[in-house]
This record gives sequence, C-alpha cells and structure tokens, in this order.
Amino acid sequence: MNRLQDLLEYARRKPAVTVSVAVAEDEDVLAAVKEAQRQGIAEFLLFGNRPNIERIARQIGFPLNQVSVEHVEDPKAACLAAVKAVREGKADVVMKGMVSTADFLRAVLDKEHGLRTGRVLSHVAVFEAPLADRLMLLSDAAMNIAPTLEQKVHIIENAVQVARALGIERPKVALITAIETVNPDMPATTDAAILAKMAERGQIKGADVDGPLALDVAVSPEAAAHKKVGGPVAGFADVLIVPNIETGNAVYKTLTYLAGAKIAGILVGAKAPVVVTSRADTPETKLYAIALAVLAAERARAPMTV
Ligand SMILES: CCCC(=O)OP(=O)(O)O
Repeated sequence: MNRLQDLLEYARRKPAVTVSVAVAEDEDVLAAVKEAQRQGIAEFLLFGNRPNIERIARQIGFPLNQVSVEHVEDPKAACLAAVKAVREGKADVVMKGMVSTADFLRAVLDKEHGLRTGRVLSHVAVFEAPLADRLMLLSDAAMNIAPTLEQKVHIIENAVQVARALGIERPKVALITAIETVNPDMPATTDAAILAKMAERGQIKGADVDGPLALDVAVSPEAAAHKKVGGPVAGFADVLIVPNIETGNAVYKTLTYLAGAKIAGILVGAKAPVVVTSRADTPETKLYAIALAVLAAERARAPMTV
C-alpha cells in the first residue's frame, strides 16, 4: 500500500467490522461514520447524548436507521460503555469521539471493563505526506508520555507489526532525536543507540532499526548524504519512533496542519483495535483511521509473527 486510499480500498473488500463510538455527538465523527457505513467498511454502535447525536445526524443528512444509538449523558460513562461493547463481543473496534484522549484512554485501560492485554499499548499513526513517495508511520503521538527503554522496545514492535500489515516487509525504523551522535545529556540519544544495538543483536526482530537520527537524516537521502550519515535507515525511514509524547503529538499535528499530510491513527496492543484521532481531525482522517482499524482487526484474526 502506498496511499491511504489503498487502505480504504482494502477495508471495502473486507467484511464490515462493528465499531463502537464513544461520545459520538460531533459533526466530523458522524460524517466519518456515515461515510464508512456508506462504503460498507463498518457498522456502528454510537454511545453519547442521543438528542445531540440525532440533531447532528439530521443536519448532515445521515438517517440513523441502520445505526444503534445508546443514550449515555456523561462522556466518561459513554467511553466506558463503548469499551464494554467490545469486551462483551458486540463490537470489534472502539473509537474515540468528541472526548479528550485522556478520558477515553482511562476507559480503554479500565482494570475491570477495559481492553488491557498485559502488552504495552501504543499509538501508531500512518501518514501520507505530500513530499513522500510512500506511507510512513509515526509512534507515539497519544499514549506513552515518556516511555522507558523497555517500553520503547514494545512501541517499536507494535509499529513494526502495523508496517508489516501494510505490506512493508522489513520496515526501516528511525529512532528520532535532535542529533546523530550519542550525548549522555540527551537521554533519547543513549536510548536510541541501545535500541539500535538491541536490534542488531536480534533483540528486536523484523526491522532495520537505527538511531540516534535527526528527522531530516531519517527521511531525506539528501540530508543524510550532506551530513555524511550512513546505515540501513538514514534517508529511507518507514517508521519514525519519537522519544516522548510531546514530540509525537507535535509531529502528528505538524503533519496535519502545516504539511498537508493525510493521517490515520490507532492504538495497538489492546484486546481490539482502538481508533484514536484528534477531536479536531477531519472526517477524512477519522475514516482512514477506521480503515486502519479494519486492517488491524483482520491481522489480529490471522496474526503475523515479527
Ligand atoms: C492522535 C492525537 C490525539 C490528540 O492529540 O487528541 P486531541 O487533539 O483530541 O487532544
């Protein structure tokens, strides 16, 4: 797959999954739901304020006759109800609606009703940037605040799993930092060097992993040549692993708002795929994220070993 459009086409060919949406009372969320349903990608269970959902649906010309709507007034309770629908087997995927990521994730991580597996959960965004010739991945923009070295191993593994599901056989993973040398005053560079060595020694499998690499060197062969940085990843990274949530979230939103990129984001490592986009993302972005969740749900049924 080279374009997010390919992802949509893939999802259209698969049997529709059921998506439970937490706090669905939002025009862009419902526009994405409407389009995903029209394209036969997914069916929906909506949780949230029913009168508001019905009003917005009317405004955008979306008859709700094929959608289940459950009235849950309180947004946090709506998140929990949407997550529980997955736990109870009524839905295959849960999706964040018009609610903060923190409130939504609290429900996903709920000890009793949540979707924890014991694995590290991480956010993986797939993006199509106007100046790139391929799909690339970014992690983690939304879940892990300041991951430890061990958590970074799992973040890489989760991203590699998604990359391979997209058809990137052996992803090139760049560990993003500010510089290309190890500086003990910059812990992200020492972590990157350790992770690169771990991959070299087979402790991280299925990918070429290199770092520390600054973003320009990771994605631009010209920048890599100019700075004389070699290696299997420099200039051709498929996956960008950032050191913390601030970097990830800022890159995600820079791609969206300043670079004109298309983007799709989900959480990996839970019992089921979890669609996590920004509240301000467009219906198109939310639709791509649903399609990515379809791919992840499909792969969960027939897992690939990394
Ligand atoms: C993947 C981005 C998550 C995020 O930042 O969500 P909000 O913009 O809704 O806070």
